[in-house]
Amino acid sequence: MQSPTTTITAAIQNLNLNPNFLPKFPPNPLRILPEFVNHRSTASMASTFSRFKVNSKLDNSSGEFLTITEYAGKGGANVGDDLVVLFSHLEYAFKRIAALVASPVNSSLGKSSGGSQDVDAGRDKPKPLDIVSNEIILSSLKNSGKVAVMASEEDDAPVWITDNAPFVVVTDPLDGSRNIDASIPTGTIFGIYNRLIEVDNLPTEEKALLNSLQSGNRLVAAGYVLYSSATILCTTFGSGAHAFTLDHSTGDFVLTHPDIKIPPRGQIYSVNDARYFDWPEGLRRYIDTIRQGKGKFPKKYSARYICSLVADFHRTLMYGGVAMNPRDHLRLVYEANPLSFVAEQAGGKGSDGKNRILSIQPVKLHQRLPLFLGSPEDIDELESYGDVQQTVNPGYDV
Ligand SMILES: O=P(O)(O)OC[C@H]1O[C@](O)(COP(=O)(O)O)[C@@H](O)[C@@H]1O
Repeated sequence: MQSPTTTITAAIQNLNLNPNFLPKFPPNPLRILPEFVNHRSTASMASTFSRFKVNSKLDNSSGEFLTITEYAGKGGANVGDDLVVLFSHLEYAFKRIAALVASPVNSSLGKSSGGSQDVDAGRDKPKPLDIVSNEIILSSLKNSGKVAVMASEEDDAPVWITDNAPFVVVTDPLDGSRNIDASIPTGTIFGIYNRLIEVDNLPTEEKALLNSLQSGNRLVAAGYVLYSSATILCTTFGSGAHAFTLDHSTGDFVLTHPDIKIPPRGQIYSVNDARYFDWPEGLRRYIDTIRQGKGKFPKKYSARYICSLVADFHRTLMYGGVAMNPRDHLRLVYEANPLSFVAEQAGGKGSDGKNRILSIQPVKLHQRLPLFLGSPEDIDELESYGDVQQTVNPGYDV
């Protein structure tokens, strides 16, 4: 008799071969009709964001901004009613998390502090923010009625929500929370797949797992929310990457960075380089080379590392370069796949140092791997050093 693991592996391989599993989501033409453009935004916002490249079809030079619902809806990218409804519920969750991480009441509830706050408080003990964020997202997905299963970095197994709902959501509800006590930026990462109707007849546990283990090249939409000086929702529906900024005066996410293009080459590398002596030879040579301005781009690179994946990735998307974590620490399903989809849609790349992230078939829900995201020329150069994955991973205290 086959073991459950063999069955799952066989099922995954089978999914790969079956063309019916390809996303049924059509490519989205970016058609924004004038009547859907609203008039609530101010000239000052327009000038704040004027340095970002604006796609002519989404030109906001008149100071008019689209909300994400208007952008995704029938007059805009027309991503389909189901996805628009799902996004409106996700948006609500993101606003709640944004308020939570900025709240003075909760500011000391980082990932590690939940247990030490009040040992005697028992069931009333305040929960760490990543757990609360997980609950907020789950509740929004349930309320949307559009999600069959949610797989979260915070849960051991995927949660089956509704039979026959169209989508599967994978998420890291609050990444970077280990630093939140110091008010360092944090982020939510999410990916959306179509439900695999082909596995509907399997037992719940099994179909929940198979739906969650879809490879990144089947993503229908993905994105992240950066909770920082501004709250920014950057997303792709498979036709470019676009960022929306939370306007606190109206509660809307408005389109501020349409059609983001990562610079083909940056001058910044982002890595925890205290780990230098645990790195393989290739990675050391690469970093030594670009630091000295001796790489293919003859300029000395600068280092930036926040140690909060969404913040490090967002900066890389804006300015170019490479954001990396060379040890097998970040998760394929919740972090690497969604961010690689955004990176590619912005003209960048996502790699594990050898392979394109989106082509890797996940075999375990919480599978970890090295992750390199960034400008295409920087990622190509890095990969050319061959030996860039850190295999010594002793587990670090901070
Ligand atoms: O300790 P390292 O290797 O620098 O890892 C830092 C990375 O870990 C993270 O904090 C995520 O780790 P967790 O999933 O354990 O919270 C990222 O935000 C950050 O980029």
